[in-house]
Amino acid sequence: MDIISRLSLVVKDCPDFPRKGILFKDIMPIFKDPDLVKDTCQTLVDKISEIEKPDVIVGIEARGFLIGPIMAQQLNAKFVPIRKKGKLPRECYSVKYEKEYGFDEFDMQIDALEENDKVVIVDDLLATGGTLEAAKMLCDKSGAKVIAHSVIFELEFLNGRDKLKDTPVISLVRYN
Ligand SMILES: O=P(O)(O)OC[C@H]1O[C@H](OP(=O)(O)OP(=O)(O)O)[C@H](O)[C@@H]1O
Ligand SMILES: Nc1ncnc2[nH]cnc12
Repeated sequence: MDIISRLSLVVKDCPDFPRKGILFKDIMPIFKDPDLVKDTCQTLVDKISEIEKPDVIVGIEARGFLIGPIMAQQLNAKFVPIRKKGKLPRECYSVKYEKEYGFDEFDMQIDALEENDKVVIVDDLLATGGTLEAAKMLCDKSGAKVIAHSVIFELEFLNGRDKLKDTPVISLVRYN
């Protein structure tokens, strides 16, 4: 079975979570299948490699942390975290943003990236694009170059790509 079908089979739709009117995609069952985790990361890594080899994978809390470090290992790249406000010690760049079901704020340490680092931003899912747009803003503040965004799932009907139009977006399973 191909990777898209294998992923589609395990993801669970959760209506009205975390708020009424949101159809939440629960991706956690992926992580009960080690082969599926490995193959998902390898498929994303292969697509990234077709663009350019990155120096750094920037992973977004929380679910970007589940695949980002694995992908960084597969690419022999560094891993850098973006965390929710107040979780990282030392001086940080910060950005407020809006996502599908609320507002939030991100931090990234100011010495995490170097100028001209080639970066791929990794998360589990693209919805409205507010999260990835904010993550790119933090990378831009460091002078790094974001060469792609990489997600497993994309909710195409929310048009998140419109916010990310200058940067390629890699996604495997698209819902419309
Ligand atoms: O495209 P957007 O509309 O911005 O939404 C996408 C983001 O929403 C979810 O994270 P969430 O903020 O729920 O964080 P969590 O994983 O820490 O719970 C998801 O993991 C993405 O990071
Ligand atoms: N509908 C959704 N399901 C899972 N994660 C999300 N992040 C933003 N929207 C989401």
